[in-house]
Amino acid sequence: MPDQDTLPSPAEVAMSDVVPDEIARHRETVADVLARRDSRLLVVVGPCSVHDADGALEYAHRLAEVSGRFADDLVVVLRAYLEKPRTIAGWTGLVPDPTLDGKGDLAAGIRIGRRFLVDAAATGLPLAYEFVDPFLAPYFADTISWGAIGARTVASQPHRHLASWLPMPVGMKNCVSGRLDTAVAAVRAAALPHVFPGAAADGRPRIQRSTGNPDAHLVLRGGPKPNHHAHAVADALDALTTAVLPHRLVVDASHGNSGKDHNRQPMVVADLADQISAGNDALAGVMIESYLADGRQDVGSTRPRPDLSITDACLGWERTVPLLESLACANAVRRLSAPRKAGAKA
Ligand SMILES: O=C[C@H](O)[C@H](O)COP(=O)(O)O
Ligand SMILES: C=C(OP(=O)(O)O)C(=O)O
Repeated sequence: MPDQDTLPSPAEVAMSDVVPDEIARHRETVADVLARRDSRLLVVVGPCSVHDADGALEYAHRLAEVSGRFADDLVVVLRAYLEKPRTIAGWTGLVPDPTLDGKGDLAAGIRIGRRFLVDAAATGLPLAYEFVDPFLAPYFADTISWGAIGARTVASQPHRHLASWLPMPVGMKNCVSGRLDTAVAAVRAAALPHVFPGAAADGRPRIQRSTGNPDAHLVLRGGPKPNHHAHAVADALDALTTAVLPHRLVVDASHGNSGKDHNRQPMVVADLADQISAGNDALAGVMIESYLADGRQDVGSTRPRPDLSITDACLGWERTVPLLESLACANAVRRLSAPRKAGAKA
């Protein structure tokens, strides 16, 4: 007799309405962009966290509509983050805490989260997800086209093992301290095969044997100092050269690169657009924290607004679209001025 704290197995919450072929196509596109076989720019954009599924779906529909305008230059991926890593403590995301009050109804969170991901995938957008708790990955991974291992978990062996098993490109973020070497080591570790404990679709514990993730890559998210400037990007490329890793980078305009001030994200994006239009082909992707309304709110006793972030402050929708435009223009300049590479797809 299951007690009230029993969780469903991944198979029990899986729904048939996610289209595996479409997700496989998205993953291949993302991998092609990262490997520069596709000359477009990856843009991972969306809320810091999803706290209201309807609000986030409204955002997803707007993004899906607008992303069509930039299809020659951008591969737009929706941040669909349902777990939050905390420096010390705080709300840990819609899946661990769907009622936003610390009750921790994970069983409901898993079902609500899964429903959200399936609905968001139905917009046609590829989805991005930070895998915070490796235990939860089998519930959601089949819907995800770009994964992240965050700044607070990038040193963790279970997360590196997970990344080596995940069937999508995974970005390794530099540490909160700004150190790059831990993330570079994580990229190398994720590329290798590993054997580690996991769970089968029916929830039974099993031995996972990964083959290694060929598309793991570095994400620059800044630290106490930003690392988006051209000289920091050059340092990161040197670190990749030393580690005999391909030159491919995603740069996060938020977090340490904006000092967690959403108003600074446009400045960071402008700097990245300059580097892209100047022809830096290693800059394969940009991340932006954006939501319907500009800013953030604290969660109090009243129900939070559905359109405003309850974690990091986000750029509002009206301020986001011009950033997508500027990145698309910058990429068009890079694309049209670069000699066409052998094996290129777009
Ligand atoms: O992206 C969101 C936050 O930056 C991350 O979850 C850490 O938040 P905290 O430092 O407020 O705990
Ligand atoms: C927590 C996040 O980022 P980081 O790991 O860079 O702090 C995030 O992208 O939501």
